[in-house]
Amino acid sequence: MHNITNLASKPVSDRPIIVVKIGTSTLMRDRSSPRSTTISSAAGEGLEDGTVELAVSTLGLLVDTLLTLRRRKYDVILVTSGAVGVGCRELGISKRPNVANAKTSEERARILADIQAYAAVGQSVLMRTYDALMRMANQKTAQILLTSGDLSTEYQYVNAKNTISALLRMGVIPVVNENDTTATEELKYGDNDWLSALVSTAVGAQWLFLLTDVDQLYTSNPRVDPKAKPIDIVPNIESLQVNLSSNTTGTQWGTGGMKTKITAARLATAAGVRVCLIHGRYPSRVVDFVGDSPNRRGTLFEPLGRPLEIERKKWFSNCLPPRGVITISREAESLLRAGFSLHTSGVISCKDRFEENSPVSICSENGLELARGFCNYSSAYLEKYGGKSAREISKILCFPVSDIVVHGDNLALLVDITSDDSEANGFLP
Ligand SMILES: N[C@@H](CCC(=O)OP(=O)(O)O)C(=O)O
Repeated sequence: MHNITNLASKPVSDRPIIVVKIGTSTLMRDRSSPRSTTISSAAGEGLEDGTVELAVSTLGLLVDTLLTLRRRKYDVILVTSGAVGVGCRELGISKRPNVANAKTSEERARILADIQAYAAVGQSVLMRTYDALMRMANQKTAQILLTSGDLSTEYQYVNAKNTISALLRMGVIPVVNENDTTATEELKYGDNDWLSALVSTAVGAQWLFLLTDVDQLYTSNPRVDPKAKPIDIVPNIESLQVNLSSNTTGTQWGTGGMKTKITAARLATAAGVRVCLIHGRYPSRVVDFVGDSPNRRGTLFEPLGRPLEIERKKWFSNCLPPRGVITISREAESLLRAGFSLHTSGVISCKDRFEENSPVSICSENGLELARGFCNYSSAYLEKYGGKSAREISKILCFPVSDIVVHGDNLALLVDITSDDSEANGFLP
């Protein structure tokens, strides 16, 4: 069981924490291009003749920046993508395969396994590179591989947080990536921007820097719209107005894009983290922001300081699209309204297939959406054991089980808890 309240609780370190996230398109570059540019949507072609490689100079500048921050008494965490891209390069794969192109479930499973294998190869190369660069300055690193599910399950969340906390205490720089071997969904919809926001909120970071391939956020895509205007500060992300229609999908080798950065910024600012978008080729701009230099270049998203309960609702409704719907009994509904958890005995049915730890929508018998939360069990489990008590399920399975389906701490009520007429839907836009 996980505890979203904890996501914004006290930091893991006495020193301010800075999280820096670098994506594939920044850490790889096309050597054949005259300016040795970092790869763009078209530049994956370079892999065919072996000209796409790790942008070692960018990585060197990045590591140098992290070391400067450490010297200035900040703790730093690096969230890095690139395992799949680097793995493809290592194995001479010219184009990142895409599960969305699979025609059958067998083909999909094979492509997914291939991508996961490329990631396994690439991850060790990435880690060796970071380690080698940091070693030159006697800086120790540690590899942390997480899935977003790991941060949504309380005991794993606490373990991850404690491990990161211990590493920071030891002066080590944690280098975080998705655990691509198990993060099937992440590889499918892959998004380290979101993971970096989760890590930032989990550790109570002061800053999250998202390194990207443009200088800052613009009102629309500056590559196609000459009227695009740069945005320096976003005081309230809720009222941000940008046209992302031509910049949503990321590059061939990365998976993000501006849209996922804004979603990450929304999540992190909601938990009180200052988020900055800067150009990945100039990592030292991180130091400019932290030192409040007048020459700083990038976009700053100011943190929002609203009550956590509202933020949790916003987070669930904006950032975590439900994977399925659970319909619950009248009794379970009353318990939920009184602040209790949802138990298996209160589950009537579920719609859509979802895995354990998925965000779900919880509805009353008459179809009113009551709450959203993280579900501890898969839809298959709930179809089998919904309506049964812990004792009944334990008897069938022959071992003791927890009957908590959605823990009260991990649930945001979307209805007015004082009214019990199920009329008002308090769903936040
Ligand atoms: N875990 C994947 C990262 C997926 C991802 O979010 O990539 P990117 O859009 O480059 O930040 C990898 O290391 O390739």
